[in-house]
Amino acid sequence: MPNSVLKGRSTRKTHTQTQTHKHTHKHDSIITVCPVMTGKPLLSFSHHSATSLGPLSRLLSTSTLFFLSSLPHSLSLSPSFSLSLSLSLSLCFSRSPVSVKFIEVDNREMKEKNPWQTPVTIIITVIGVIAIVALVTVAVLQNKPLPQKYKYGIVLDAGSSHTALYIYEWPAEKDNNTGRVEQKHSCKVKGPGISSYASAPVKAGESLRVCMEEAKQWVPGKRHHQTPLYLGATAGMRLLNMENSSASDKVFQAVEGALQKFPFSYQGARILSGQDEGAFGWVTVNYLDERLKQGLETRGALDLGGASTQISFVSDNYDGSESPSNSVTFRLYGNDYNLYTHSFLCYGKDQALRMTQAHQSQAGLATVLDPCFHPGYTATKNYSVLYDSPCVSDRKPKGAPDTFTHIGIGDFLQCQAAVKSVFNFTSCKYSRCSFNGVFQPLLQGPYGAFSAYYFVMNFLNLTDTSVPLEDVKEKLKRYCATNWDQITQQHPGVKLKYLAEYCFSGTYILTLLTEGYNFTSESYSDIKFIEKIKGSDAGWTLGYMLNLTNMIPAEAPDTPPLPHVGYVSIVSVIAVLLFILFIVSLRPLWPRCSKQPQIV
Ligand SMILES: Nc1ccn([C@@H]2O[C@H](COP(=O)(O)OP(=O)(O)OP(=O)(O)O)[C@@H](O)[C@H]2O)c(=O)n1
Repeated sequence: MPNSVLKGRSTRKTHTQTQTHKHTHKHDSIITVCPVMTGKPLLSFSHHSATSLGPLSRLLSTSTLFFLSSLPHSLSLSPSFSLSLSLSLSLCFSRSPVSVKFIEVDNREMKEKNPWQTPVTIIITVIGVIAIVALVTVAVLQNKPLPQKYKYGIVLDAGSSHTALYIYEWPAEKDNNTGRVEQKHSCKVKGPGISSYASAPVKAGESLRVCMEEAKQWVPGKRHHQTPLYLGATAGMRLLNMENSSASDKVFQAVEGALQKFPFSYQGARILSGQDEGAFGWVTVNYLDERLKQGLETRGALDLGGASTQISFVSDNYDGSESPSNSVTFRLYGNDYNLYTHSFLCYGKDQALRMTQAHQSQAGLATVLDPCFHPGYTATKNYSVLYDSPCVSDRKPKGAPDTFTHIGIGDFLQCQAAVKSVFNFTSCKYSRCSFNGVFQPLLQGPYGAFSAYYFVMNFLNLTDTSVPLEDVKEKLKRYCATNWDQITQQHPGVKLKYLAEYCFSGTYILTLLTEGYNFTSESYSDIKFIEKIKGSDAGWTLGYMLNLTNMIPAEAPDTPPLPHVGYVSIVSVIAVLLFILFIVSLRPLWPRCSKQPQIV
């Protein structure tokens, strides 16, 4: 019927079935499923110009479209569905969903009978729709979060083996800087740690320049002056300070001079105590894990550096009364923590290697056979270099030649015995000790092991602590027995110094954990070797900055009753419900869409 028009009759259907009217008129076509006094949902597909509708219909159509488009993203409907819904509403509230022609023909007659187009109804409709649209608009716009701005902090970790720069960022608009702090960037300084520049201190300052220039690029220019810059030096500088305090002062002066040339807010350089290093490492791990904020059981921190190693954990049977020097107390987010922490100077991986080799070379011979180095490994080394550290300087054999030939034999069990010799288990004046007469409470809870613990175990493919300890030892035994040529061929990209030492390092780590700290085959699986947590490096630097900037409150901060998204969603849902309620309340005024179509 290409030219026919379907026309509705005003007879009302008494049953509740939904009527479908189909209309084809030149270019206009409408297929509308309109609820006939049933309250069933509207569904329509229409190709119809809104201008061809009545004034109320146009108003409803426009208002509905505006209302739907003002919904937040999470609630928004597709544009086509919104258009359809709005046109359907308008059509149903007009006197006929059928055709323009039909509307025009029927208009006069319906106007007299239908109270729908009375001025009062129109005003109520307009006010209702405007109120709902206003409610949602206010919810979305007025409570809209401001564009995110950040604050920054820079910490330089001046370690014994190298220096690293970390840039942290956190949301600027949070009160008292309580927003979550994340690592934005890190930069590894080229060359050795600053303590190695004792004979040329100026170079210590110069070595930091490249990373500091990088920091200038990473921190937005307008934030430079308010960005705090800290330098913390650890065991390398502790040792230099013990050995030669004026040399350590000169290194610090050079470093300070270099750092003050940059536009950041320089907050000073200092040597961290071993206790600080351990405690701030623990804070970092538990802050990044969000265990502090949520008041959850904390994770112990195991940190292995080049010159010192730290163990820090909370234990139920440690209240600080036994060996108070190992106790650090914190009140964070409303919770009290009594932390056990100890730093073993000289038990970082590089100094422990020196101590082990010092033990092996006590005879002062020209050849030293080393079970901790691979078979086939051979190198000429200098006695004075080996003994040039306060950790071993008093043990230098008298009458030894200048150099010795260092020969690897790759025997894990012998290596383990040599490593054990650097620990003293003979005396303990406390209820229990780790080693060297140092008190240690019973181990408790999960542990995160980072820095060299991770570098070494990751290289050796031994980070999975669910693997039984005996199997780990067996793998390491095979690795140590592998010929040096084969090792270098298998790992062409790895620095030879690191590569040569991984057999020793793995053996040292297992010995330190099991013999030193008393981890058993069972509790070994409580350890997790970690490099980063949620993108931030595990280490003392973040905890240090959080402490100095007071970014962890002692008391739990008040939180708003609802986050922004929750607030907008609730208001939007209420608005939609009001809208539905409003439409339903106008039920007596609903037009009857059940006219029988007639062919004209
Ligand atoms: N891929 C890597 C990188 C580093 N290392 C070793 O890891 C140790 C460095 O650990 P780190 O935490 O950086 O120590 P420092 O800060 O330099 O030392 P400390 O804290 O004792 O001052 C060094 O022994 C280095 O040889 C490694 O074995 N493999």
